[in-house]
Amino acid sequence: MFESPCKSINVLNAWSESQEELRETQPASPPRGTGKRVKIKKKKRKEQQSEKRSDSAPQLCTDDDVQGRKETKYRPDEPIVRGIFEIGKKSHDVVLTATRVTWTPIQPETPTADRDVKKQEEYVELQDVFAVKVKRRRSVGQQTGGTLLGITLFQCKKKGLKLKDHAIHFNNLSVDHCETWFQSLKEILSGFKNRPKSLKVFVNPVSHKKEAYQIYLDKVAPLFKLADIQTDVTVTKRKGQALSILKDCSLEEYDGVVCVGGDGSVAEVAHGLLLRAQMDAGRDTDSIFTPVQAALPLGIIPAGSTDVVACSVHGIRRAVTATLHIIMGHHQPVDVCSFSCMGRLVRFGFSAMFGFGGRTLALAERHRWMPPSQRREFALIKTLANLKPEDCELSFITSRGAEDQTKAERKRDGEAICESDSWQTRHGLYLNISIMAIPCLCSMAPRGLAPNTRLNNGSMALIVVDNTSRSEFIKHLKRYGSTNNQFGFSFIETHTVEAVRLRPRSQGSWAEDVLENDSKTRPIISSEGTYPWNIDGDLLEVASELLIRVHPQLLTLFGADVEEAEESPVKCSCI
Ligand SMILES: Nc1ncnc2c1ncn2[C@@H]1O[C@H](COP(=O)(O)OP(=O)(O)OP(=O)(O)O)[C@@H](O)[C@H]1O
Repeated sequence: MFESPCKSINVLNAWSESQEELRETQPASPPRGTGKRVKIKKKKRKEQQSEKRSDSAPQLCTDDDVQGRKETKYRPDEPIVRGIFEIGKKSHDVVLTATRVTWTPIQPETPTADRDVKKQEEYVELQDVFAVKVKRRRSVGQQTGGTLLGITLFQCKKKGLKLKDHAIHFNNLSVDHCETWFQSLKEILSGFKNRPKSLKVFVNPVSHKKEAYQIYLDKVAPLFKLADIQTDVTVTKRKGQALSILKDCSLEEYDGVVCVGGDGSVAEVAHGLLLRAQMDAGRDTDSIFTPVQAALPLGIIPAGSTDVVACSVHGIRRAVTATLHIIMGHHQPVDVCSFSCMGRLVRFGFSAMFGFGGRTLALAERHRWMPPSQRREFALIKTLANLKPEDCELSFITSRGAEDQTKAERKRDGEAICESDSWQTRHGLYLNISIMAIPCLCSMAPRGLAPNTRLNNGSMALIVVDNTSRSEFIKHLKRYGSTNNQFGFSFIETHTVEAVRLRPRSQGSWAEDVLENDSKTRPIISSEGTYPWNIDGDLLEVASELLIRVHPQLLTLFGADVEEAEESPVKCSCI
């Protein structure tokens, strides 16, 4: 039941979701057939007996005590409620404190009983619990009422980087008893401030294998429902729709934004959130400005082909893990890059590639009619076959550490960054230049395309691949899939930087490459005098110099800091 929440949802169908429904104790209509009826009568008697038993269960707090709990500060180990529940067919003494629920089996007294019971004590930390539900038995098709069975806690369990949902059933047929427990637990759970109650969700139905909406319906929506999270879902109809919605909609009613899709969709939503924050703060995006942080955290449900952003904050490409990070309110601040051309903001993003990375994407985009993996392999092979270096002027400012960076940014708010004298500039022929603010973990590169940066270290990795032979370049590409140092070549240099400026020196050459031997199809990209950049998997055509700056912790993602992807490494079959 763990990775797939289907089972828990079947159980959920049999539960009432409010206290009002909890009071309705309409018995399920007995099925026809005398034998079964006798069984039901017996069961009813058993339930009544058990109800009597549970009524007399020891309670440390009266109802009044429980109601007054809001004002009372409990010590972490102070019992709030105590009672008897059946767990796994055995009676247990269950204690609720402000931090955990502990249960121990009730056993006949023996000289060693105390020691034995201690051994069998189990507990769940409430910080790991994301939902409490009233459990009822209902007949097929019955929507409300049903026989009360007890309460169920939903726990978020961690196994490696994987998060799973796990149900713990506490059975007791007493309405009052369950109500007290339900309310007490609800109250504690509602105190976890980072957990969202309302989310704006964008689903890209055309991501990768066009499965994003189904993934949302099957794996994500049921867990959001379980956690009582309200959702406002937009299934996008075109590229750019999420961005225009985010620019205009009222964000106050949400506690977070969720994107179900691949890296392109994530980049669009992240850009939208950040652009909106700049608009709200009155920043002039037609200048070199200091951006403000996004107002809401962003959750990413991976449904693309590579999912490097999701992989970098979850270490794993699993919808349930990603959903539980959102539900539990795990916040991970991340650094973001801004891309500016001629003093104007082009967009916000996480990573950029120029040269081989840009050309490959441009070629793949021109062959969109091919299935995704085929067009990627085709573009990779063809770009490798036509491998040529870019003649560029590359400038960068070495990072002075996140704290200094923030101070420096504040100081030069409004000033042109290029006036700084800390720029190092060089001219040369480069096969590829990557600039990455996050490690970009993925199954092709489990340690990341940029293992030398962290999610929020306030700097970017600049990876410069000088001109070299095709075979040496392929050796370097192959190293991404292994644990070997992919940068251990004399033709590669890496820097930790806070800003990069890249100016290509020969104009208009790339489009001819892309069009080579392909005169039958009309060019999709009209690219006279522009250069292809791969920005988070999206093709960006830039006519002149591009300025890339890092902005420490500008965006908060739902997730965690991850060292290495737990994905089984995928080797590229074509090199
Ligand atoms: N309804 C739509 N029709 C066409 N394009 C869309 C639609 N909705 C969103 N898009 C755009 O599709 C682009 C690609 O989507 P996405 O990145 O989710 O999938 P992918 O390319 O398969 O995955 P990955 O980037 O991980 O390889 C995004 O730039 C997004 O803006």
